[in-house]
Amino acid sequence: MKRVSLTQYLVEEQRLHSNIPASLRLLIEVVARACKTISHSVGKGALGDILGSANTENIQGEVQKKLDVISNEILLEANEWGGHLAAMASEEMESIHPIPNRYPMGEYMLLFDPLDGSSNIDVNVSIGTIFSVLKAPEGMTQPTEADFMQAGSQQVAAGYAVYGPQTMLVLTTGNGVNCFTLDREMGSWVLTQKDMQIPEETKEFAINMSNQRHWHPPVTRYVDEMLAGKTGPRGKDFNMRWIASMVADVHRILNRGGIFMYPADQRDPSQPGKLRLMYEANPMAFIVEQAGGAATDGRQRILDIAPQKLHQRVPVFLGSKSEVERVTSYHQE
Ligand SMILES: O=P(O)(O)OC[C@H]1O[C@](O)(COP(=O)(O)O)[C@@H](O)[C@@H]1O
Repeated sequence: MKRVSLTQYLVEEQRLHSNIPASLRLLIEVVARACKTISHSVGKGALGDILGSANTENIQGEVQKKLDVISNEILLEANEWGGHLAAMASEEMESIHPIPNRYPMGEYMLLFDPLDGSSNIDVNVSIGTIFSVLKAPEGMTQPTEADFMQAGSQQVAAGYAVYGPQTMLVLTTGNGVNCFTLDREMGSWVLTQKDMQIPEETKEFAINMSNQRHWHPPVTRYVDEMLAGKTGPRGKDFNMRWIASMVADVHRILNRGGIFMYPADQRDPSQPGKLRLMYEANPMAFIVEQAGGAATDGRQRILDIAPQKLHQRVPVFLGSKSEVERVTSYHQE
């Protein structure tokens, strides 16, 4: 089989589609290179002194792992100087990171969750990096947080790297979803899955069941109906999978269908769900929709949500279209 590298794929995409200018292509390549560096650190584990706590807290009040901090720095350093970006924002940083004056300012803004699934780092379970690219507003001279307040439908690219038994990069620029596998010997990303499509027929769901007693009635109803199995209203048995790394759970769903849920619950109305709109929900929703699936917050399409703040949290339901539509319709009854 002819090997197609990420670079070749992007150059060919650029020829085919007017929505991929050279600067966006180069920016994606830099992000992919940073993910390669993170993958290398992840692979070292205890040998690279990357495990354990950094003894600091992020803006969400969560204790940062060493690898959260390392991955954030790798992404910032790799993307600062290329001239493609005006600013960056990270789940791990309180405020935005404008490109320093010593570098040229570009026309894009990059958002990322540098290391998703942090609770899995120290136990050698799949983790990942999620990113989203927005266009900087016309005429912007000094980027502010307000410039990032664009709905997910405005994303020009999104992707994730999953650091598992293989390291993979899943990418969309709005022309479908493609997956690249890192050839560790050659150090290059090779196209291994073209035009990924989420299977519609599914018997799998992913949710943290330990929160069941806190759920709102539509989520309880939806999950109860699946748990009822063959003799229940769904007429079939379902299986449950929960890796507790969104990247890995979404990657499974992209490949074999299913639904991923992180709902809001009755504990704290000021915290609707756990996942962040700008770093997790939007990029994953873009990918999932491009692969023929759906993504809502239980009421509306995630990509239509008008963000209010950088670190906003939202409930997330995404995956096989008919399942997401079903649980969304239960919220409307
Ligand atoms: O601890 P829980 O409830 O299983 O949550 C797991 C979820 O939290 C996340 O790890 C996000 O949190 P982090 O950004 O702190 O890693 C998701 O990847 C995952 O789906």
